Amino acid sequence: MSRPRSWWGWGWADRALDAEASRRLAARVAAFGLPLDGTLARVPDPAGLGLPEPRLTPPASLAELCRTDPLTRAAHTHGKAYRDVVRNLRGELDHAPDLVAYPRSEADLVALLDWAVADDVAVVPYGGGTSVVGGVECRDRSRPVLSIDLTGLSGVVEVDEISRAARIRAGTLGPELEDQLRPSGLTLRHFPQSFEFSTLGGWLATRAGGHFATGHTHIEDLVAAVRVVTPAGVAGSLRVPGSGAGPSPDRLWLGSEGTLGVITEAWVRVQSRPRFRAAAAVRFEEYADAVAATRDVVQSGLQPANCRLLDRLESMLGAGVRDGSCRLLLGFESADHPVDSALNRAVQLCRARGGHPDAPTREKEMRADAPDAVAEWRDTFVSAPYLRDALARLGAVVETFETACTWAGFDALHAAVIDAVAHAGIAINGSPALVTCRFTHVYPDGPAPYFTVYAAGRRGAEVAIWDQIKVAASEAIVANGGTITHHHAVGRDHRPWYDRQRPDPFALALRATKRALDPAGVLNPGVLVD
Ligand SMILES: Cc1cc2nc3c(=O)[nH]c(=O)nc-3n(C[C@H](O)[C@H](O)[C@H](O)COP(=O)(O)OP(=O)(O)OC[C@H]3O[C@@H](n4cnc5c(N)ncnc54)[C@H](O)[C@@H]3O)c2cc1C
Repeated sequence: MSRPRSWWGWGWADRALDAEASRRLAARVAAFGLPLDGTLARVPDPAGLGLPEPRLTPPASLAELCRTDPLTRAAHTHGKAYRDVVRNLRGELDHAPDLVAYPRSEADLVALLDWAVADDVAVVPYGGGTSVVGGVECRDRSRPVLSIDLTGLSGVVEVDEISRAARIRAGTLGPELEDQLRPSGLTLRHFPQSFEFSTLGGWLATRAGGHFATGHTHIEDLVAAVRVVTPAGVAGSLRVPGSGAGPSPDRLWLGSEGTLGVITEAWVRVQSRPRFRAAAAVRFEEYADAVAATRDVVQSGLQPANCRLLDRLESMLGAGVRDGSCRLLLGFESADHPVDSALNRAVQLCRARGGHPDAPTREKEMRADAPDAVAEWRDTFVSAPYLRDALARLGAVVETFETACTWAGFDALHAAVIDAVAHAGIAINGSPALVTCRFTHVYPDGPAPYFTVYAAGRRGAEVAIWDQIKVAASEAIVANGGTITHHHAVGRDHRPWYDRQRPDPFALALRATKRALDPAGVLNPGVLVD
């Protein structure tokens, strides 16, 4: 029997925290000033929630691809953001798709799209469903909604070991993709935090960012050619290492979030699996020194795989640091050569800014149970979504948001965001929200700061509280020159700010493209462009 996924929260159903573990978690967060009453919200049974009747019957030729049972519809209603989890727990499934289809081939997909266009059915392409921006939740109820789950279109189809490329179907989940590349000694080396439950097609459609801090870590750096089914026809691009032939067709699909077509497969650039690794955590008393050291490292030409600066609170909550200092986690890796000298140089740069390194760890010592800040932080990273779900069940407000800005603009943006979130917390709850910051990615011209917010919730008002905090944070980001999203995508939730930041002539071009490729406007209405 296959291991069941959670329909309401993150990941595997059996990894959700039980009552005892949740009680311990509540006690732990209370120590940080987040009072919770210890009551764990019950997970409802979708069969008892009275989902709206499906408004759609598939043609006989497609019926065997389609499902309407409550559990399947419930699991495809929302993504995996905090507000999705809370609404699932409350049984708020008004936006459930009428039907969920599982195509097994590109021909199935073409037939499903033809039917949707002919019968005016909204289509939501669905990969792993890990969107945190409302990307898979069709809120427009003016017509029936068909969710197309692409996980049946999976697998590595072809590997070109000479050119180091692989042709992979869009519905392939991260672990399956890496498992199938492993016998060739190759890896895509794209590891978003959601890796276990997200798909290649979803990564491409959202321009996902992997967890490496620098170098080729974004999926758009790794893609060589894309194949897409649109209502106007099937598009496949030429696989070449580079081309100056006009604007890149692949760029049209990257970040299109299911609004222009459905990605069915892609050629991606793969590489040898790393063999050499070295890592260190560097302690800083002053955050400003740590920021300057991080900038020095990324502007030095070194390309650390990990260059994650945790502020004081993030160091305490995420990496078990008890002395009130900040931590810069540094890591280097290579398939070809030892990386100790690169690590040593990065540490030297940190020392020059007042940093104190813990003892560096070499590959064989980099186990999850190693008692250092790097390992402790990695553990927290993997289990964080399960902890978030438990806190949501306990009534807390816990969510993340992210941006990117220039180094010159970082101090002002950081101060404005922390201030806006703290004040929003006071205005709503009478107590400031806790907010932590880390850099997920760093570039020579600026960092990508990632914020986590913890606030006391009020049962029944958690989503409204989060939405107010999110508006305050987003306004502060945009007012200080940051992007509304560095890697979480636009979806439906970031539309108000995306529309303001997008140049008008570009919006015109995007609308015209949408009209040309999807004249009936069936693809993911409400996302990116109207
Ligand atoms: C705990 C957690 C951690 C996360 N960590 C990261 C991270 O480290 N980096 C990061 O970038 N993001 C992260 N995300 C966000 C999310 O995982 C990414 O956006 C991911 O790329 C979505 O992939 P998916 O397969 O789950 O797509 P889905 O959530 O199913 O879909 C996302 C969007 O893409 C569209 N889409 C999906 N498949 C296709 C397709 N084949 N063709 C056309 N459109 C399609 C959908 O319609 C939707 O608009 C995280 C989310 C969670 C919940």
